[in-house]
Amino acid sequence: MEFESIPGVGAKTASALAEVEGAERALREGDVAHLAGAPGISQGRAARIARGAIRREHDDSSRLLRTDRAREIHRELLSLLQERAITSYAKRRLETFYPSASPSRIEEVREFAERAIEREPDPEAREALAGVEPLEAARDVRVRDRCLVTNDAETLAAAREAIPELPVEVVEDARGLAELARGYSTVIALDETFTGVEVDGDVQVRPDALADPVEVVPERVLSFFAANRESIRAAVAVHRAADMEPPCDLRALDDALSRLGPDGEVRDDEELERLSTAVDDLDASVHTAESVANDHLRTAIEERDVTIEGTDLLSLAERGAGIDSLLSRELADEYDAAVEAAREHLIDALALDSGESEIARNAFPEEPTFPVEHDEDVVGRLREELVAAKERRATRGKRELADALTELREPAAALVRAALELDVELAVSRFAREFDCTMPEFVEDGVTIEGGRSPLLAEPLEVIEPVDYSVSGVTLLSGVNSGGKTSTLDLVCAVVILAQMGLPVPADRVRLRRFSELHYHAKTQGTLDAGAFEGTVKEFADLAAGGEGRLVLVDELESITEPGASAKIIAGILEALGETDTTAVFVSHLAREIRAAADCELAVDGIEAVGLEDGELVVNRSPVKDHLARSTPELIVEKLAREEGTAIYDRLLEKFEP
Ligand SMILES: Nc1ncnc2c1ncn2[C@@H]1O[C@H](COP(=O)(O)OP(=O)(O)OP(=O)(O)O)[C@@H](O)[C@H]1O
Repeated sequence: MEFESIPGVGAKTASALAEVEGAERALREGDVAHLAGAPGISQGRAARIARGAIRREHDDSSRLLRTDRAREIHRELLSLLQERAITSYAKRRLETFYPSASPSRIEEVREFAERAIEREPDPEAREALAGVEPLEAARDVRVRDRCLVTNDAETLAAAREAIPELPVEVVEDARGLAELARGYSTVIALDETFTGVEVDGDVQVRPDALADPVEVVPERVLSFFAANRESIRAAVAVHRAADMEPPCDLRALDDALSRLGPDGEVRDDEELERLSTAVDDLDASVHTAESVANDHLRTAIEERDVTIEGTDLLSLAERGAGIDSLLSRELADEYDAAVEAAREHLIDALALDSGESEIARNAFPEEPTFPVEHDEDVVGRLREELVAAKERRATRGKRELADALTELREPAAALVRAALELDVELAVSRFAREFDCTMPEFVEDGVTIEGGRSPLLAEPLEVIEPVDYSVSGVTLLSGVNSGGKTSTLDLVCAVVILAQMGLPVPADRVRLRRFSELHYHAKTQGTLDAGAFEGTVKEFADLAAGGEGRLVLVDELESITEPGASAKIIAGILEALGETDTTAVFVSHLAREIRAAADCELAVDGIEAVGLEDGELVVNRSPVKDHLARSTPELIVEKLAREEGTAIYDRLLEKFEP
């Protein structure tokens, strides 16, 4: 893949990506965590690269979010989605969903989202997801009991490349081979020329060994599974809990993993355990066996009256020796019994098999001595035999397990990926369920929201009043203080962003056009100085100059300067925007004045107060179409006129009449 053709990817990033195995798959699947494995690439940068790859695929150069407030709302929505994901993989992956104007990109995510919202966020699956992490490469494996051997430079280089875990030695002849066979428990010769060379030890001539690394280093695949065991197990649990179709037989995978120890060793092999324990306990058991024999013999001697012939006594006295012949004559049976007890003890304690027992029996001499002493040479031979058998067994066990696991490597990777993807789906599903979302419909014009609940309001969900609002063309939105005007703009903005990300929206029903740009200007704090005012006017003049299919949301632009001038400027901007293909909502307390200053008919919607309750205004949060809402001061004067009945209030009230 040409990484540099991804928007935003230069030569340096492209070469970093080239170092990542499976970068193309990761780009295709939006696997941000995997891309962040490239040298010098942060998670945030990886998400931008993944978005760039998606844009390239859809030929999408759209840039929907055009203002700080629009970007801020996008970030808040993303956080709400991310809070509902368990794995950091899913949190990053959600960042690849961006608001777009590209129909094919939106459609692609919609297909994903439609699947996602069908997912039941099962608590058991969520719990299991906590243990799932993207798979790591195998830890560095170094094998020291085997080596590869060649006498050819080319094979040497190929061997180092194909099997870096093993030492590769160069030898010329049988003598060199024999030397290596003494140092390593297995020597694998890679050249045909070694065929028929007779040396002691385990020397295998296998010219095809490099083609079958699993056979030569089963540790490679075992180490991969050991490093990822917990994550794979958690992914198995996720599949079971969420009733997902697995890519392999989960029981076979479970079984194979249960035979693998945390350091890549084979577990639950009784024969291997027997041999390991025998090697570990050999010295101690030999000593105990010796004591068994000596205790036995001592007791026998203590219990016996021995008649010593004069010649024996003489020989004992003269040479200080000869006790052995005395023993053999007088206590031969007891000695045999004592040595037999020692042999039995050794064989039993180490659970030796018949071949090993035969060696073990020779560890105690037939010739009577007291005290009984073991033969160190024989014990040494027994140790060698046990160690060799243990290594053979361990290698065989590793090969068998590695064979079973090699076939499961791809399915296990797919299993983990599917579990992580499920987390992405569950985050979307939870968001959709908690905010009662639906999939929006795309239409030709405007935005129509029925029963919209802004996810950005701080209020608990149950007290949020559903809002209906429909806009097409250019509209002013009037209303009482704290009636919910800003919240309505936020709702429209959030709905448009989610819809154009391809995601479900928090409303009973939404129809909207696919906007090309979203401009949301938040309320300015206080009057602007001359420079800032000039900048703002220019910005709006540019906006009015053109562009197809934009959505413009503006909150109380009047605060930029004094009310009289503001009304004139807003009226002019609205007139100009009305002549373009723009959908716009301008929230303003000066709707009446703006309308008066405009040369054309301007639509005005209003958030109405429906009454006063305990001194608080009760409002209908859904703007009423073509209705200039009365302002809070007007409502208060009206209340005073009603309650006080004084002429002055009637006079004030008259001033509010159009
Ligand atoms: N749909 C709603 N459901 C419940 N509470 C709402 C809703 N909309 C707004 N509110 C509440 O009303 C408060 C004021 O809303 P908002 O700031 O949108 O009003 P406003 O009309 O823009 O006010 P102002 O004229 O002072 O700028 C919000 O902080 C929220 O507590």
